Amino acid sequence: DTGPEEEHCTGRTKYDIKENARFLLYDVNPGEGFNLRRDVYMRVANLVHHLNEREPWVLVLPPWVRMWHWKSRDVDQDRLKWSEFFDVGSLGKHVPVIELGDYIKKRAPIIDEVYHLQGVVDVTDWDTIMIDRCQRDTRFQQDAQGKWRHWYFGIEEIYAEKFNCLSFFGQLSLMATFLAENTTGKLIFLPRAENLLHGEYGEHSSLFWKARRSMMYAKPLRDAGDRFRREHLGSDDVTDNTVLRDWTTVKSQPRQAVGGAYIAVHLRRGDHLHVRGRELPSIKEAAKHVKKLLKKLALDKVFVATDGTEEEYQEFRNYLKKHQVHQFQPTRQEVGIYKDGGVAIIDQWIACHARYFIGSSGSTVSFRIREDREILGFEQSTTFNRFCGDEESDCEQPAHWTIVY
Ligand SMILES: C[C@@H]1O[C@H](OP(=O)(O)OP(=O)(O)OC[C@H]2O[C@@H](n3cnc4c(=O)[nH]c(N)nc43)[C@H](O)[C@@H]2O)[C@@H](O)[C@H](O)[C@@H]1O
Repeated sequence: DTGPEEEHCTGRTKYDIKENARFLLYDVNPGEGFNLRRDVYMRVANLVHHLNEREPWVLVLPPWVRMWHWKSRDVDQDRLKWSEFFDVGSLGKHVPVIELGDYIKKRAPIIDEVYHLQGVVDVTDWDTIMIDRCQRDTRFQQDAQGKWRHWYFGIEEIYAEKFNCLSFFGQLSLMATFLAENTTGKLIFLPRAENLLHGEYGEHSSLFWKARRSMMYAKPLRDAGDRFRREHLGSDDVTDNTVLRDWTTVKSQPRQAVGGAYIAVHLRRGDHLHVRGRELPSIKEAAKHVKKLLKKLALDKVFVATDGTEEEYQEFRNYLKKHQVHQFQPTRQEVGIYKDGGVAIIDQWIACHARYFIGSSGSTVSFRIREDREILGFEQSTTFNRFCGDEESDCEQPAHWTIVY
């Protein structure tokens, strides 16, 4: 039962969606940003992996709706497909996936069962899963015909037949058992999927890293990043020893990546300054630190990934006048093509190829860059670094999330 819906996957990566397959759609708390959502994807993908140990299930990719951080008002960023940002064929090599838009082109836009996930009140209740009273307003409403209406990513024809709140605190395998044994619908929807946790050994398991490695960025974004590396930073994969092999065949990776002759910094500003201000440096202190690093590493180039303002970037450059400071600055036309989400990925892609990376405390943008560097095979001392706040006395450096194959 493969149809035109799967055509965006190349022949090499095309997977079958079995006739009897069931489908799992999910959503995340609306306030969460792009890179936290990527983490939730990994949890859901591994839930689908567990489900497939019993019967065929397919993960339905929820469209990307405009996020608060996507500030380009002149660009249409509503209901974007995953293929804008990721190589969907590669995702499909870990678990079968289909974009929601493609799903409803062929099948009825009916969700059979909704399980609105919520945490448990008593956090000592590990291994809890039960249909429960809803703890808060879920914004699901039943109409006169008994259909459950909701925003559903802005796709009006979708409705659900059944709705429940589900309290959950436990392993992914517990959720898989529940779905396999207590549900029968063709399409199941799990809103608030951030309530799922990573599986058995969490971030330290090969399953986590399989899901992570399958999240290859879309080729046009990688190409744009590679072009910038070549043209502005003199960096290419052969010289830098960062040639990426097909992740499905890689069983280990010696830490031999050299990286381009530049330091990459991720300077998270904007709303993070309010939430984690104490742990973020002033621009001046960040620049002072980078100056020291450049000297220590005998480098001259800096690549800056940031959501900061143009003023903040110029201030940073001014402190580093004697050095080459670069930023990926897309034209309006390029923003239209890549979207704000794609521009952030291009920044991440350039940053993860640097000889040395230093990120911002607590930002999932920095986390994802570090994971990419683990995948590329960098020495951990060049990766697990962060800026300290100017007044921070105990500036703990990021824990090493070591890749597992
Ligand atoms: C304060 C909290 O921060 C959490 O953000 P955090 O983990 O950094 O990471 P994200 O969840 O991805 O949200 C931050 C967003 O800001 C933009 N952004 C941040 N850094 C860069 C950069 O270097 N380059 C570009 N081009 N864009 C950047 C980008 O759109 C990114 O998805 C959020 O998930 C929470 O919702 C909350 O806002």
